[in-house]
Amino acid sequence: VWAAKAWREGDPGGTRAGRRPRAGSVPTGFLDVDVTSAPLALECLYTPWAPGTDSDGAPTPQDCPRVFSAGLDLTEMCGRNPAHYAEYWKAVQELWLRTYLSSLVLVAAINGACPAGGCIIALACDCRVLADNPKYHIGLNETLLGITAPFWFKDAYVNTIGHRASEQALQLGYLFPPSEALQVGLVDQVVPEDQVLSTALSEMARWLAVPDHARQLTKNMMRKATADRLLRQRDADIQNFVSFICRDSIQKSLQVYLEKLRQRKG
Ligand SMILES: CCCC/C=C\CC(=O)SCCNC(=O)CCNC(=O)[C@H](O)C(C)(C)COP(=O)(O)OP(=O)(O)OC[C@H]1O[C@@H](n2cnc3c(N)ncnc32)[C@H](O)[C@@H]1OP(=O)(O)O
Repeated sequence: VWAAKAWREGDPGGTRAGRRPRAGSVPTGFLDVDVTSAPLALECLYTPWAPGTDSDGAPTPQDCPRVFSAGLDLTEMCGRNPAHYAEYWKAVQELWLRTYLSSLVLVAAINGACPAGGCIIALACDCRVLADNPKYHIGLNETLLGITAPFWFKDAYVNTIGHRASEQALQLGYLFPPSEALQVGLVDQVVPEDQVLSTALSEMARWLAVPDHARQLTKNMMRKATADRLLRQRDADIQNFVSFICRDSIQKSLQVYLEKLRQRKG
């Protein structure tokens, strides 16, 4: 995801080096944003796991191949205390709100797997370009982890692919392969892997060609109601998350899922 202003100025500001997310960062995968340290402006946000810039200022591929984002960091949701969960969830909300409400043009160049939290960040962008690789699935798979997507994940899904498709995909925890993601409207373009960055840049140019004030006002008009719904009940949403995630049965499900991931590795 590029912040247009950062890209245009060739100086992303807020860049941080390093392959692994730090404690306090939100999703695993490419996007390592410490939203707990204030002030953070998305306008200064850049993605150390996603494209950096080469000497000409052009984007370079991320250094974590095959994964756009593995979603939220499950280790932040397992075996911790309620205060930790509350702080973590507040940071997740903040990241989404800032991304979703950004006045910048955001284009997601999805060159890897994009489940759950990864999908929700991609959905907060204005446009999504997905690499045509059958392993690069995208969607909200929370039910497969034994957890439930919060209402604002669901709202973003419904806004993008409609109610019926969301109802089905959410219940099944379905991860769409590229062709199906395109068909259902979850992504806007599917292109060969080596064309993802160039296509994303072309898209960016198309969006930036529109007078900025008109585009920004229109974006806000389209997104305000969805964002306001979360803004009105942020604290209640945090409390729901904490009480849900603290349940023994939920902790057990997450641990089993994480263990399966670790075992699958070998
Ligand atoms: C009330 C709840 C509200 C909503 C809450 C949560 C929303 C979410 O985002 S939940 C997270 C959903 N994510 C997933 O289900 C993705 C799981 N991961 C994968 O499918 C694969 O790891 C992936 C396809 C992304 C990448 O595959 P590989 O390249 O083959 O890597 P590995 O599978 O070998 O994984 C490497 C390493 O990372 C650990 N891992 C993977 N995903 C996560 C994660 N989301 N959180 C924490 N850790 C994760 C995996 O266990 C491996 O760990 P090590 O063995 O310790 O190296």
